[in-house]
Amino acid sequence: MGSVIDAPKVADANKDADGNLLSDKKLTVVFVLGGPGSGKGTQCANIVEHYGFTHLSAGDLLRAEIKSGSENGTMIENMIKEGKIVPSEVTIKLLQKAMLDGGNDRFLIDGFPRNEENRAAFENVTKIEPEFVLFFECSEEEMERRLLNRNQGRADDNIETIRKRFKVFVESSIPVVEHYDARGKVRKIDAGRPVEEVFEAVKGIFSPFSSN
Ligand SMILES: Nc1ncnc2c1ncn2[C@@H]1O[C@H](COP(=O)(O)OP(=O)(O)O)[C@@H](O)[C@H]1O
Ligand SMILES: Nc1ccn([C@H]2C[C@H](O)[C@@H](COP(=O)(O)OP(=O)(O)O)O2)c(=O)n1
Ligand SMILES: [Mg+2]
Repeated sequence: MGSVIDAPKVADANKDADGNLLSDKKLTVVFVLGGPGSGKGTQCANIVEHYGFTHLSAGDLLRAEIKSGSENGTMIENMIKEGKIVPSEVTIKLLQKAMLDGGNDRFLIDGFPRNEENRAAFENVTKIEPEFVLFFECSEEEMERRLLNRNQGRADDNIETIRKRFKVFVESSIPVVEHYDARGKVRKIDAGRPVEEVFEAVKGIFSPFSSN
């Protein structure tokens, strides 16, 4: 019964102003994954500039939701401080809205899916399959150094929360990367190098998306 009642709601949430389903459009979605501090946001900004993608960071959307004073704000804030992953339903709603508002057909989804629940729920709700998964590989030592120097005033960039985020990454996010790897969809990058060198490797993967 539950699924019968919920189905129209899900479909509505997935429609744009003209009533088109997100999954009916020819969308190119790339998931950008990697540990905290591996350089996802930094490289996404470069990709946007060169390849015409719209960058959607799940973490940025959740932080904006806290600031907006939404009813979920306190729950999201507490989970982020603890390094935990927010329930998929909340994050997926924010991503769907941003995709429908985005007015583009190419999206980089950064920091999502971060666990199996994220992955399965996004697939079920949107029916979108990623083109590929860009995976930034970096040592914890280097990621820790970067996060402690990030200086963006984030409540989760302290050593205690960083350690918890690393644990969640290994236990919950790596299995998502393995899921896509088993399907030949992972493009792995050595992200421990300087920003420019990492972007050179990224370019090799994105060259099919060059507009000229
Ligand atoms: N290749 C790199 N080498 C050194 N520092 C980097 C590199 N890439 C990103 N950074 C810096 O590390 C911090 C984390 O990068 P960010 O892009 O926010 O990572 P993520 O989104 O994966 O957490 C930022 O301060 C950023 O300027
Ligand atoms: N899919 C996601 C993405 C982020 N979050 C929460 C939990 C994460 O620790 C924080 C921060 O994510 P964000 O991608 O901004 O962090 P990093 O860029 O990897 O340092 O947001 C989430 O709950 N679900
Ligand atoms: Mg980030």
